[in-house]
Amino acid sequence: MSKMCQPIRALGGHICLPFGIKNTNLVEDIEFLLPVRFGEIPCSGCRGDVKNIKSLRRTDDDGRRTDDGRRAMTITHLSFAQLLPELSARLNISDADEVYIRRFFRKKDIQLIMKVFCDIRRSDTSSVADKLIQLLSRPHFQALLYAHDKVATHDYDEHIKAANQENGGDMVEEKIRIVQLIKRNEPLGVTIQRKDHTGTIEIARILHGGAAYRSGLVNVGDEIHEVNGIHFVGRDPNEIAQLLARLSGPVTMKLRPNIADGINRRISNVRVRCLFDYNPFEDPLTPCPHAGLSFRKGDILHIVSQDDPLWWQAHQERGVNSKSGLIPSRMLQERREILVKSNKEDGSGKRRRSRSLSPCRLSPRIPRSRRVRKMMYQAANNSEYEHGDIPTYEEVELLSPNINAPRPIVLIGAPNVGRNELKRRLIAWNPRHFVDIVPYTSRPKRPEEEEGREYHFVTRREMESGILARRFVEHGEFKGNLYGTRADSIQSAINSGRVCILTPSAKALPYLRTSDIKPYIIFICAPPLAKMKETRRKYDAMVTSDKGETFLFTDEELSAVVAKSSKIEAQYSHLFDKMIINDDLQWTLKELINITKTLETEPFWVPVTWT
Ligand SMILES: Nc1ncnc2c1ncn2[C@@H]1O[C@H](COP(=O)(O)OP(=O)(O)OP(=O)(O)O)[C@@H](O)[C@H]1O
Repeated sequence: MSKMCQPIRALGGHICLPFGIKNTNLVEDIEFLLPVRFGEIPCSGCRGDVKNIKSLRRTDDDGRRTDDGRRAMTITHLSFAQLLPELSARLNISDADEVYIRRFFRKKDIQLIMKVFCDIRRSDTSSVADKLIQLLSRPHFQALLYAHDKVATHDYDEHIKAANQENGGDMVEEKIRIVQLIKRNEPLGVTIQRKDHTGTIEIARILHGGAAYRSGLVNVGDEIHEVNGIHFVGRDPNEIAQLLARLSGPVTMKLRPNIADGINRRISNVRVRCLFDYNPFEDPLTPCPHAGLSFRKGDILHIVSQDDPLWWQAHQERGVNSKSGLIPSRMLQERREILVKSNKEDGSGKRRRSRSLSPCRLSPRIPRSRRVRKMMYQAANNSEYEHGDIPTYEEVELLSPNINAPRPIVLIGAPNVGRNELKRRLIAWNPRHFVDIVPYTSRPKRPEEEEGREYHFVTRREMESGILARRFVEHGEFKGNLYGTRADSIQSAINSGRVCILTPSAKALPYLRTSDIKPYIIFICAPPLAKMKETRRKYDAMVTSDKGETFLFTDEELSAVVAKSSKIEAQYSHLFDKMIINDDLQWTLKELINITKTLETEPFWVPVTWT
């Protein structure tokens, strides 16, 4: 069927909505009009606008029926104004109704109605569409719509003003709004509070997307006087909350509207990455657990309201129809964490001393972490400091890939979990695309080494001045020599258009997570111990000793990898973009390759300061 026929299609449906409420023949007439199979309507040149429909002609005067037993009609080229009298006659619509229809419907309304019916008609589930149309065609439903439209389009203000003036103009009127909502298997979507000075109950919050919000009739600050005939003034808010929770079906509320800020619903567009897990049912502070939104660390939330400084409203970014709920605001969460920490300190009777940063692993070319004696980190210019020491939420935005400056991949994990093996394999898979970073050292060059291949060899003085000038993202000392990775080495790899692969210690993460480097952080997680044993033994995986000797993993070493992996995950998971469990090596590599491909083609959430 041509696109041009759509208005006619829609018109067939549209007719049933408002017409001929008092007309007893209406249902039959509509039944005649609605089941028209639109593919059967010849449309000779209407141009996609109802105004261009010029004539209406029934082709079934003799009662002819179409193949599926429905009666057919032809509608061609008639303007709505012309069409109406003909339809009125056909449907036996009273003059008054016709006047009403002419006045009530603007072109916009007609188009909207058309669109709705087009959608219904286009629906594949024709039985559902038919049922819906049947319901809409019922006289009592139409009477309801008719009454609603009459009331909705009437301007009562004039009458009220006139009445006021008649009464001397200074009458203080108490405005009460009666609102009816239908409550099904969902909460009303409001929280309430008692006004201290008056004792009245008022709406404290309206949950974005909930039943009250959707109605558009309830506002923050509205006083609730009655619900389903139950008087609310002077009652305990908890009792009222329970009462509201028990209600189902139609809920009629008598509200005293809050004129001041009722209509100012500010919608926030902020997206955040959650840096902690939250379950409202385990939160003793929540005003209403049922109104809360649970989330996991790493989830991206759309914050829809920050009006309340303690309880924000948010919904999950993923999932089209996810419901909004209350979450603790950043301020509330930070305060709570500070309180928890100070309680712990008080409980243990001693204050936690600030510890110096402990050693960590530096590069694949030097021995392992436990042998590195001293490590310092550069604390400048990193996004961790934006949300302080207490991870709550990180504001994020989508960042599109930039092929001229690809994001470095940072592999984080426990020592011996396999990060360097994966890095080697990834670079070997596509050496033109992936690149390793050559670290700096103050150690003298060995005969078999080449400047710029294993290391950049510099003097200790040069290394130290570089560290003081904050040129290193990670640096440490081993056996009297300094080692480190310079930020400009990473930067030049980025500028070369190649993806650099980094395997730093997790402790270096806050210092790598800068807007200059924009790393994509993947946690290489150890599988459960049994799987760890199975896979490492299958490949005869080797571990390197302090003296540089290699030997097969012992059970203790495998357990240590698993334990360390869990520890890193618990401490840093809020900074991870992705997690891969490294059990089968081939599978892990494949997964890694897929992730790098996606990263180069799709936008990803990054801290808002990076964009
Ligand atoms: N999925 C796997 N299955 C079997 N063996 C693996 C797997 N991943 C890594 N290995 C092996 O485990 C050993 C340790 O891996 P690797 O040296 O890459 O660890 P690492 O995480 O880089 O450790 P470090 O950070 O201490 O250098 C290597 O012999 C490697 O081949």
